[in-house]
Amino acid sequence: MPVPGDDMGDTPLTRTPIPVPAHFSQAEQSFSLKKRGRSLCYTLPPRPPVKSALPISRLFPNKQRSWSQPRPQSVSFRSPQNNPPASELYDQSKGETFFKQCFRSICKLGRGSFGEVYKVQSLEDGCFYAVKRSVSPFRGESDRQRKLQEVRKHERVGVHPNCLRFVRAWEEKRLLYLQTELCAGSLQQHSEEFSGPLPPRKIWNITCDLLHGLKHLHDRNLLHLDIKPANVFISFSGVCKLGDFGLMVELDGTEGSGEAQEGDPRYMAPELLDGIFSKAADVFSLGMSLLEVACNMELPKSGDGWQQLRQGRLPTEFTSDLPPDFLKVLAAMLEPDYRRRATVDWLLSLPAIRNAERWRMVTLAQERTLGKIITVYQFIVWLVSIVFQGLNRPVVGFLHYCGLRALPRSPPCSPSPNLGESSFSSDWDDESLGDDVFEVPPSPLAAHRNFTYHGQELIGRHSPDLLSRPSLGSTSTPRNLSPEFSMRKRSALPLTPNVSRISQESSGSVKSTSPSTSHSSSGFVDAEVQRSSFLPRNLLSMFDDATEQ
Ligand SMILES: Nc1ncnc2c1ncn2[C@@H]1O[C@H](COP(=O)(O)OP(=O)(O)OP(=O)(O)O)[C@@H](O)[C@H]1O
Ligand SMILES: [Mg+2]
Ligand SMILES: [Mg+2]
Repeated sequence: MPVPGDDMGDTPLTRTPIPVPAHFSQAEQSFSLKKRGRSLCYTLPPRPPVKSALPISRLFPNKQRSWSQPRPQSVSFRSPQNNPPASELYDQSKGETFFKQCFRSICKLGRGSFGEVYKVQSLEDGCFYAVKRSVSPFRGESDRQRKLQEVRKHERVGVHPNCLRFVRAWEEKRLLYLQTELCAGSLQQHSEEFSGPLPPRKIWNITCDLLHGLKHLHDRNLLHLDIKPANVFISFSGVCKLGDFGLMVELDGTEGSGEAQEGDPRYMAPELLDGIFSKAADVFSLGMSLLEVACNMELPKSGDGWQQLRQGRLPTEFTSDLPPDFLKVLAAMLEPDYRRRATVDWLLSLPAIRNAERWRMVTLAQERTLGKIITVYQFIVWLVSIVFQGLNRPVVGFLHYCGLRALPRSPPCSPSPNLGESSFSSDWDDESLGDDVFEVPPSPLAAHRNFTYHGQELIGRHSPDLLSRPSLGSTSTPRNLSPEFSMRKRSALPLTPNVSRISQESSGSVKSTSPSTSHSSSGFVDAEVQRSSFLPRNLLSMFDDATEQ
């Protein structure tokens, strides 16, 4: 892939500063306010599978399908034996699912087109994780194979501080479970919580982190193809990580880009429309994601606005406040011609990025120190509460003996001796869960109360950089390029008649996080959630599965 000139003033960047695009006013109809909690049916169907051979089920119709067995089976493409997932806690004779026996489900973290993601606590090691469970059971062998590919892709990614860490995967009762490290939330949630554009320092930090994550992928010939704020996760120490590798393509893999599927149209590189899949597409999507969070700007899904952003014309009403260095980086990432677009290596070599990285190191070191201090503080508070509780009984007994009124006792939800527990998570003990342990009402506070970062338990601490809020709205990749935009109320931006800032109006997702509104008999958020989970994702693949069965 050609590398742009070394000088930031060279060809790809000579268009900066970008002139005020008069035609943006004509594109007025193309922009709309961002709806905070996106509709749960805002999903993109997977592409039809490429059928190169007859499915096994047709060749051997009587062959028993191992995946339809009720027993759990670990899913790994490194060690492909179909063994039960390893856990000393799991007892096959009990009849309960592997998940129920080995995890405590705490709250729902989010939902995409593939799965619902839950915060869980492992009963084996006491640590907190995220578990993504597929929203619908396998419809057939080919559907299963498609879903299992996400595991293979996660395994290919390997370990990197700026990529979401994969722990393990298993299938049971025709559902796929993916266990990953737990993060505080997505960049989308963070940006929605933040009223306005994210400050430049944060934007530089995010840029550095994500460029390193992307370099890790690109060095391994992997294309993410679905980079967007909803697929960027922020750890509890404020590190940004690329996640959701469901659409990832291995350039040197057997499938190559033949199976490639474009992601969310708002972040999609223009050349993908011509079927050109390359690393440059990821750089473009990263640029779009940064533009969105840096300018608090709604990105169009289609229409004139969509086209203009892909012709290198950035709305100056939004970008005028950005630091000039960052604007240049952004313009290099959003270069319309993928052959002239900046590569990750080139971007990382820029003096502005290197300078930002130095700052990043400093802030990360500060974060780590602060984290340790807070851990020690939390431990001391916990110790003092234990000692106080221990002393409380004899003191109360003594006061009773003396005929005085008893001191008020600690409430039943006082801090648990378990370091990994919170008073909120303890409300959801195993007894409170139904047959399906995923069917728990979301606890909006639980995610804030305890977490694991790199195996270390910290209680009740927020990353100072992060205002996390578990969003139950879907963050799915949209289904298709909508031909028309819903015209919603425009934000009060007198100087920007054509492009909207992100609306601060509260979303439906906030409502849905309230246990009182979401606690249905099924345990899921509401009927809409249920309905949307059964939306036909891809008629062709359903047809394929139906004929297969
Ligand atoms: N490890 C995690 N820690 C915290 N939150 C998470 C984690 N994984 C997922 N989430 C939340 O769940 C949402 C959906 O997760 P994810 O993107 O992996 O699902 P998906 O079904 O593959 O989505 P898509 O429709 O983009 O393919 C995320 O946007 C995020 O809000
Ligand atoms: Mg996603
Ligand atoms: Mg996905």
